[in-house]
Amino acid sequence: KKPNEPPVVFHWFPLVGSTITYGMDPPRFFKENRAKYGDIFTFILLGKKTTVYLGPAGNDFILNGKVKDVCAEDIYTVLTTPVFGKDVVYDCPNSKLMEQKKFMKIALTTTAFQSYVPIIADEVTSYIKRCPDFKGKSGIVNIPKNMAEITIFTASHSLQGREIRNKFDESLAALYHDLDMGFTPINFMLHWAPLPWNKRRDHAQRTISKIYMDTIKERRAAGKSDAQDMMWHLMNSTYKDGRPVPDHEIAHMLIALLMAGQHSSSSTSSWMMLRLASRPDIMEALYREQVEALGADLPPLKYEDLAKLPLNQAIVKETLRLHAPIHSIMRAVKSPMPVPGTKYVIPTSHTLLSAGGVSATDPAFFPDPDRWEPTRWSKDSPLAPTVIRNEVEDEKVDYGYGLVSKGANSPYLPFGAGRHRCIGEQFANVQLQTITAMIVRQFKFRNVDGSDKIVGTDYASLFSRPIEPANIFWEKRD
Ligand code: HEM
Ligand SMILES: N#Cc1ccc(COc2ccc(/C=C/c3ccc(C(F)(F)[C@](O)(Cn4cnnn4)c4ccc(F)cc4F)nc3)cc2)cc1
Repeated sequence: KKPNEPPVVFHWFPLVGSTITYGMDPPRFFKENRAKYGDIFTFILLGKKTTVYLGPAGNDFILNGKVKDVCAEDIYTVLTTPVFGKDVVYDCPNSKLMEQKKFMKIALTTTAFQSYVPIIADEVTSYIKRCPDFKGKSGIVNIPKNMAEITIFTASHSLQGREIRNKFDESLAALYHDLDMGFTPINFMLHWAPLPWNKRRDHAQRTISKIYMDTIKERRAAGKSDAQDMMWHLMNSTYKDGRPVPDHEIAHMLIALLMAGQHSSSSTSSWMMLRLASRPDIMEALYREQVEALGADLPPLKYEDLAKLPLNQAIVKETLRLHAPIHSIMRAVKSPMPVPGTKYVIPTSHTLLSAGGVSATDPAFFPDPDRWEPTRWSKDSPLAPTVIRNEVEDEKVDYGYGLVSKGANSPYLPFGAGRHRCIGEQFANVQLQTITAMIVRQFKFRNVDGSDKIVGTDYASLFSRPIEPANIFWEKRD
């Protein structure tokens, strides 16, 4: 044991290390080792020394690390570049990513959201009408399958534009599936391997890129449009050095946003539906909330309505507290990092891992932490989070794409913090709240066995998600 390095989690074999116990259930792995070693410890992940630093101090150390000390692209590029395409996100210097995030954020405005809510609402309604799984008065469905479809239609139509959405009814769905198969943690190791799914991934990436670039050319030829979607904004964006964004980079950023939005939202919306089935009382409260706020005739949903539905908003917040799709945020160490308040210096041979979900289920911050209780987010609730009265207000910094919170003291960071913080939070909330509000209008859910149980979590894929089949009983409201 080296005196100035964190303790190493006991393991039998050098290469495998703790990969299996971590990979099977990361939150459990973090909690068990936190009890043994405290907030900072090292474990072996596929032969790589991986130092976990938990709690608000750990989140701050890793997520607010300086560019000279921590690096995201060194870890993620092997996974994301073959899927997204070259020259974007982690296949370029961080300064270029910051500009790309600025461009992406330009399309995620209130005006855009006002146009997205009716689009998303209509996509949900027409999906339910035409989907064979929801024929008749009641039935049983494996809800994650439906949520994946609803998510792709709502995200592609609002974020990507109508042309792309309509292509998802034909070729694009199959191509997207092939691309998706390449988006797996196995490729952290085997991204280079000429495995069959990597060949399909590469073919799909090239074909989807071409579809996007052809659409860009068509739109440019057609001239002005009132479209509020991401494609238009990227087509009219220019880098600081005066260069317009090249068409292939626009295509690759759109693929990146599609992948981001799809996996995070389909996982989160699946968990929301499963949690509502486990708590029919909450689903009824949501229905009543809409009737009271919007009127018994339930007029078409508008963006402004979402702010009138606090319980509906809390469903997303509480679901993300227990089911954050990204359980491990990783960084390469670029120069030795002394850990404030300890004798540790993290060497460049280590990877840093930040796990926000640990403090989100820490009883010190959230009373009865494992209980899914959306009402805990209303201020007068006895289960309300123990707010850490910190002298400094939640500090904000601008890394080139707008002010983002450092989130240094927050026990709840499902969207990360600092330089790499998510830019999709507002879009995700609009999409998820609209989907929930529209489903609550039409259905009552409950568990097939009437219990308040919830299925287990599959951590084997890149985004944690419900183990399938995850069946629920639905019935149409009369
Ligand atoms: C429930 C939904 C979502 C969750 C929980 C989520 C979570 C996260 C987290 C934890 C990060 C930080 C990653 C890191 O620090 O390594 C992140 C970054 C990011 N997310 Fe999301 N996200 C969601 C939806 C979206 C959507 C809808 C989009 C696009 C429209 C998006 C685009 C991005 C981008 C561009 C980054 C920046 C990555 C970087 O700067 O390195 N996300 N997200
Ligand atoms: N045995 C075994 C065994 C061992 C280990 C394991 C599992 O181990 C691990 C370890 C780490 C991780 C990390 C998840 C991770 C990181 C980055 C990304 C991302 F980059 F892709 C993203 O942030 C995603 N994103 C952002 N917002 N919404 N989505 C993103 C950014 C920008 C962008 F434009 C598009 C994007 F979509 N995605 C996911 C997952 C699993 C299983 C089994």
